[in-house]
Order: sequence, then C-alpha cells, then structure tokens
Amino acid sequence: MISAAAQRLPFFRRLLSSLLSSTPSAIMADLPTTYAHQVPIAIIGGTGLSSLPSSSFTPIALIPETPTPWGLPSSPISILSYTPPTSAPHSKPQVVAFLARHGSHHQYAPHEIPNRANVAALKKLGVRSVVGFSAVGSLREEVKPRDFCVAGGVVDWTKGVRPWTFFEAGMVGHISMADPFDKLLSEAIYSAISAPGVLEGEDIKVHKNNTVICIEGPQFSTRSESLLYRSLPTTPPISCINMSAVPECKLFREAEIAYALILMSTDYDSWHSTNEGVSVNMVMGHMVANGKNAQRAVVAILEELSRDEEGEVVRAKRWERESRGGVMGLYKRDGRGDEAVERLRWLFGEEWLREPEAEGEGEGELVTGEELVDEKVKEEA
Ligand SMILES: CSC[C@H]1O[C@H](OP(=O)(O)O)[C@H](O)[C@@H]1O
Ligand SMILES: Nc1ncnc2[nH]cnc12
Repeated sequence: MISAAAQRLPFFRRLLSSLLSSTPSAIMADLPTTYAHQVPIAIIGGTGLSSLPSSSFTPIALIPETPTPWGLPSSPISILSYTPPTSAPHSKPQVVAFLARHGSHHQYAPHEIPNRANVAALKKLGVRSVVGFSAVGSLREEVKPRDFCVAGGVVDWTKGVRPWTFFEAGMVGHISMADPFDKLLSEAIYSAISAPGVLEGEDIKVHKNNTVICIEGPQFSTRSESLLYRSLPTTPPISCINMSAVPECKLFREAEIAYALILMSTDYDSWHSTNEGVSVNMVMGHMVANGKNAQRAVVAILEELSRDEEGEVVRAKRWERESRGGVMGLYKRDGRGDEAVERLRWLFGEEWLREPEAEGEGEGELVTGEELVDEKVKEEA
C-alpha cells in the first residue's frame, strides 16, 4: 500500500526541478561568454527565483563559472538587459547580472554554497549593489506565507562550517558588521516593491526592517529550536528564518559592496500551533507564487533604481575602501601571508593595498612593521 504522500512525490519532484533549474541551456548556448563593461547591479536568486523573465529581460552574455582564488561560483553569471515598458517613460534601460545561489540545477545545499567565489566573481564584473532573494520561514503570525520582507538585521546561527571571511591567513581583518544590509539600497527596494500593484495576490503585505535568523540547515529546525528563536530578545524581534543569509551578507560587506536581502515567506516553520512542522511539500505552492512575485519585484526595483540619477544608491561609493581600515597591519611585511595578499589583490586591486599617506609621494609601497615603528619613535623623540 503506497501512502498518499508517496503517490504525490513524482509530481513534486517534477515541479521542483522545473522551478529550480535556470534558463534552458539551448537559449543560452549562443551567447557571448565575456562582457566588456562593468555591471553595477546584480541579483542573486535563491529558492523559487531561478531566472529573470524573458518578457522583460534579454540575455546578452553568459559568463561561465570563472575560477576565483576561492574556487568556482555557484553558477554561470547571466548578463541581461532590461528594457522598460513604454508605460514607464522615466525608466532607463539597464544591464543586470544574475547568479543562481544554489547552482543552475539547485545542486548546492545551503552549507555547500561557494559564497566567497560568488561574491568575488560578482565584484570582478564591477558589481556595486546586490539584491538577494531568499525563501524564508516566518516566526511571527503577522508575516504570512507569501508576504515579502526587506531584511534589516541578521542573527548568525550557522555552525562555523562555512568559510565566512576574506580576511585570514596573515591578512587579518575585523570589519564592522552592526548593520550588514545597506540602508539606502534597502529603502529603495522597499519603496519599489511596496508600491500598489507590484506584488500580486490577496492580502500580500510587504514588511521592512525584519530580523532574520540564519540556521545551518539543511534540515529545518526542530519545534524546540523554532520556539527558542521566537523567544530571543532582539530588537526588532526575529521574524524570519532561512539558511543562506550568512555568510552572504557578511562577505558582501567585507568586499565593500552594497547588499540588500528580500525575504519571501513560505511557511510558519515549526512553532505554529496549526501546523505539523515545515516540510518541502508544504512550502511548494507558496514558493511558486513567490517566484512570480520575485520576478515582478526585480522589474520594480530596476525601475526604482533607474531614478537614482546621481548613482548614489547603486554606485555605493559609501562602501569603497571601507574594509581597508579594518585590516590589522595592512602595510606590514612581517607576518603577512603571501597567498593571502595575492588573494586580496585579486579581489580589491593593487591600489587597495597601497598606503598613500605613509609615503608622502603617493608611491604607496608596502612598508615593514619595523619601518613604521622607527617613524613613530622619530616623531615622539
Ligand atoms: C526549500 S526551503 C529551504 C531553503 O530555502 C532557502 O533558500 P534561499 O535562501 O536560497 O532562497 C533557505 O535559505 C534554504 O536554503
Ligand atoms: N522554515 C524554514 N527554515 C529555514 N529556511 C527556510 N526557508 C523556507 N522556509 C524555511
């Protein structure tokens, strides 16, 4: 006797694989594999958002998984052009990069995602602002399945098994992480997706400044854990749960790129008195609806960002060279790991590693710790 749940499985498998695979390779096969210009905006698609709609986006290049010092990114990066409809005369055409977080075939579990390679590959394309999408459980009654939230804070509940920093191995850095989501970008996104008519569906709400807790996964939380997370005294209280916000948000901050995260609610996790505990089957219907709304959200966001005449929001000058100040002894030779220096040079470029003031002439060579000490002693003498 086969249970009803087992009979439904092939259907769910088919639905899942069609939802999780990116744009068919036949469509992409003839595209150029390089793109000569900088691409300031990128979208990271998660569960439910595996591609951008061909009705609004035209693929112009498909960059294969390019090696970075941290390995290969999760998926090829699609470069697409967005042409606004004639009904939006103020909007300008834009080019955007798209990366599938879990891979083109959803082959990477949350703890296997090559986050550092993803961030590095996007930075190399000139990306300055990233909007991530993530399927989340809701830990609050008022965040209903299919509601969208713009993340405002994060609690890192991962278990330390994911590589989570660019600053290590002789290039130690401690980067401020109080507010890992970029405020300007998050505000622009909220204003875009909360406008009437952008998201479809009865009684859909867009929330903002939500705190998300990121667990290790890939299992969902136990009921006891779900109740514990709800009771943690953060401000605002934790309202969403996922498995991918960390280290993605932290690495973008380290890489000096503005990052915002849209949380798409699919379930009430395992705390809610009316459910038997979250499962993939339970989230499926909501995921399909959320995926369609995510595509509408991307269009609305690009239209909103095209109003950014000065480029203040998108170009994110505010983060440029922010991480340098957090690196301990950036200019010392002693104790530096050569490989680590090379990796950071790949990520940030030559200029980033120079210290213009110390040389006075702007030559910007790396100096030894001893030289710095000598200078200090001379000054004080
Ligand atoms: C299939 S539900 C669990 C899965 O969905 C979320 O993925 P993403 O953040 O990439 O949309 C969540 O973080 C888990 O990885
Ligand atoms: N309940 C949940 N826990 C963690 N990640 C999720 N993604 C979607 N629902 C989730």
